[in-house]
Amino acid sequence: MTAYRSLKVALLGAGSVGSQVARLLLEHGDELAARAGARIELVGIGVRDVDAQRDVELPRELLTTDLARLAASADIVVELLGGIEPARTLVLDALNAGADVVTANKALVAAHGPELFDAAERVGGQLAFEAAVGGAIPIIRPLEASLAGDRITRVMGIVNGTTNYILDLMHREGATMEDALAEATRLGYAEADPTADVEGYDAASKATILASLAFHTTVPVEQVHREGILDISAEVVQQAERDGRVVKLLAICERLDGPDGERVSARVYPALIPGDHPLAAVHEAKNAIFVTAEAAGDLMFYGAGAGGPETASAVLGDLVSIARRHVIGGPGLAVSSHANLPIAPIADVPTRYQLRLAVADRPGVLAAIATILGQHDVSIEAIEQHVADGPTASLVLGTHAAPEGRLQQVVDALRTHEDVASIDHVIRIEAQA
Ligand SMILES: NC(=O)c1ccc[n+]([C@@H]2O[C@H](COP(=O)([O-])OP(=O)(O)OC[C@H]3O[C@@H](n4cnc5c(N)ncnc54)[C@H](O)[C@@H]3O)[C@@H](O)[C@H]2O)c1
Ligand SMILES: N[C@@H](CCO)C(=O)O
Ligand code: NA
Repeated sequence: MTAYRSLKVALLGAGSVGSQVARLLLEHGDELAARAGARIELVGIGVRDVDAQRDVELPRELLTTDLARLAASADIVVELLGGIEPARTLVLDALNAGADVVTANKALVAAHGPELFDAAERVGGQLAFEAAVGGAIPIIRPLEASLAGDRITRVMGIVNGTTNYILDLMHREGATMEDALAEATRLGYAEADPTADVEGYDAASKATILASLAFHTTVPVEQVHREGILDISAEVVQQAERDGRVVKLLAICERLDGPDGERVSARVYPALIPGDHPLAAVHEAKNAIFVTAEAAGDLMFYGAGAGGPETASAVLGDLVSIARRHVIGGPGLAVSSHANLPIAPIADVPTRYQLRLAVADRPGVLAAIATILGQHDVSIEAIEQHVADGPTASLVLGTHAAPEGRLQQVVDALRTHEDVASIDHVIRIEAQA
């Protein structure tokens, strides 16, 4: 048997992902050692309560509640606690003490990435976070390494499994938002408090990370425009189906060229996409990230964006790659933010809207509404009228692309127009020429 050098790994957190990382490290230790050229030795698991019931049985002698002490003894710290504190302090202390760190914590990387990357760079350590976006799907490493020689122009992803499950169920079964959310909770996709998922915070953290890596710049999470899915009604979904489209919660990161040079935009919102777009085929709680690069063209990364064993796969990949670096030496991958691009405000971002209005059903109304769009230099792409029994007709308008600010002005003007009884929905249309 080959005698490998040993790298001490401290695992912080033994929840859904942490317990699976522990299981895989213990079950596949020999094979991982052969692959990495070093034994990835689990020296301890930091938990809240050593006596807690767990789905995966973990060796009791490895459990400890002293996370700081455990982390201080390790070559590699794996942070799977979630949340900002104590995760941030533990990760920073570990990096400053010369350990490498693996984390799945998108909230931490999104909120404190620059601070953490600086700490890693200062000591020549490594911070790996493949599991933080798209779970098992390799997306961080492709952006950091495989595509490092190309120029990425756009990243558009379905990066939240819970909301994709909900919207998919509304399409497949005609479920209401309320019923779909209840089902997602029953199946364990949505947390007891699903705010981070349904209000788009989780996707916004991932958009920050994707935009920063793709464009070699820093995109603060506060500057990601964020809208959740709670306003998506069954009626929006039905209209989408009539139009051959689907509603998806998208994280969109793109470079925008303008008279003042290049800027970037990162945003999260539900939008309509064509039914034949590759992202439309992403069902249930799956994730996918569609990347467009100048030389590579379109690429799509698809798979399980969540789940204990699935996410543990990405953590193990990071561990093996860090272990390899310990064996063969040399610097690890560094996150570059040299481009230092300004962030475009959402009002400047070109997009397309679909509006559904209840309007007075009498002569001249259509012309009056078209005039309002014309006055704001917004061009109508499609118009559909449904005549009801009562005094109002339902009008569905699709626009050509225009800056978001102008589209909002149109909505504001329509809202106060005497012929408009109500604006029943406003949703963006993406991924179409
Ligand atoms: N579950 C997934 O599918 C998934 C996917 C991608 C990324 N992630 C990320 O992975 C991380 C872990 O997620 P999870 O689903 O395993 O969460 P979890 O809630 O199942 O596990 C977290 C564990 O950490 C423990 N913990 C928290 N604070 C602690 C402390 N101060 N001391 C000791 N123990 C503490 C909790 O008791 C819990 O057992 C999070 O950052 C999450 O965003 C999870
Ligand atoms: N809550 C997240 C977990 C994975 O990051 C989701 O639904 O996708
Ligand atoms: Na990933």
